[in-house]
Formats: sequence, C-alpha cells, structure tokens
Amino acid sequence: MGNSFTNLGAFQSLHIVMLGLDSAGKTTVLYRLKFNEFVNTVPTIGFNTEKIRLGGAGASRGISCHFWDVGGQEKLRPLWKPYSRCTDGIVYVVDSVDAERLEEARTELHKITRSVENQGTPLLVIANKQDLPRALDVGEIEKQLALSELPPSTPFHVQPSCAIIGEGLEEGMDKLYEMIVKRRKSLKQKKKRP
Ligand SMILES: Nc1nc2c(ncn2[C@@H]2O[C@H](COP(=O)(O)OP(=O)(O)OP(=O)(O)O)[C@@H](O)[C@H]2O)c(=O)[nH]1
Ligand SMILES: [Mg+2]
Repeated sequence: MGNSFTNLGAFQSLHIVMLGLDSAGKTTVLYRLKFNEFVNTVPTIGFNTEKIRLGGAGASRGISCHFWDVGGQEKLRPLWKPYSRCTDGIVYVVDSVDAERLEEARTELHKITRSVENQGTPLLVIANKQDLPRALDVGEIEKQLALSELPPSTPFHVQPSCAIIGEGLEEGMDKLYEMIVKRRKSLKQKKKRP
C-alpha cells in the first residue's frame, strides 16, 4: 500500500535543475546528496548531471531524481534557460555570506522564474554556507532576493543549509517534493474539469 507520495516516486524520476551564481555551492550540494559525503569541487565548466535516490526520513525518501547542476559563471548563465525548461523543480543555491552579490543573484533568479516555460515550477532556495560567521539568515535572504515579487504562480521555500556537512539538504528536498506533488495534483484536477 502506498500513499500518493510513494506512488509518484515508484513510477518516475523527477527532473531537477540546480542554478545559482558561481561558488554558491551547487556541485557540493549535488555530491552531498549523491554520496552523502563531502566532495572537493572545482568550478563547473558546463554542467554535472547525476541520478540520485533521495535519502532521509521525510516525504522525499526513496524518490528518484535526475539532477542537472549548471555552472554559475557569467559566461555560462545563457545555459540556464535551456536547462531549466520543463523541469519539475528548480533548486537555486545562494552563498549566504556573499552579501555583495545577492543583488546579482536576485536578478538572475527573477529572470529564470519569469520565463514562460517556468511558470508555476516549484522553487527551492538553498541559503547555503550557514556554517560561516556573518551568514545572512533566511529572512534576510528572502528579503534581498525579493522573493515576495516572484510570479504569484511560483511556489517557493527557503532552506538554510551547510552543504559541507549536508545540514538542511534533506529537509529542503522534502519541501521541494511536497510542492511538486501539490502542483501535479492541482494540474490533474484542472485537466479533469470540463
Ligand atoms: N563553508 C562552506 N563552504 C561551502 C559550502 N558549500 C560549498 N562550499 C565551498 O564553496 C566553494 C564552491 O563550491 P561549489 O560547489 O564548487 O560551487 P558551485 O556553485 O558549484 O560553483 P560553479 O560550479 O562555479 O557554479 C567550494 O570551495 C566549496 O567547498 C558550505 O555550506 N559552507
Ligand atoms: Mg559547480
């Protein structure tokens, strides 16, 4: 017997794209989720992709995801749009210490969520590097990224994390998964209506 969450997980793999400025910690998050250990990274030129079965004890446990982690350097950002097309969810990783570049992070995030193909796609913002002194808290990150100005159709959650030790990542993926399931249910109901 399964509930609607496990049923969704049994039949398909979720397509998740991971975006964010260079050095935010995307690749560290990717390999943390994949191997449950710290992997020393180099800047991503192009993208990394991994199929990952989520762990933890929450709603997303056992769910298969196909992650695309796209490099965040400025010259690579034109890749973000094609990689984020028709995904089930967007993970946007932010360096919570890099206050100077939060405005840039905000501009890029709003560009991607405004794109027609991404209307309604659930968004998980990872406020990463919370282990460092002077890391901005979730409320401040939410404000600086102007999340209240995202398109009203975009469900989002902000998750504090430290990708080095993996803190917060499972909770974040649970939230993203719950938003994805909710969206699928409402799309299904809309289709049923005459
Ligand atoms: N202190 C701390 N450092 C972190 C954390 N997450 C990642 N880092 C470090 O931040 C640096 C950049 O991490 P990456 O994962 O390579 O960043 P990225 O977002 O993939 O960067 P690009 O590939 O250039 O887009 C590395 O030195 C990581 O070890 C964290 O939670 N805390
Ligand atoms: Mg990378």
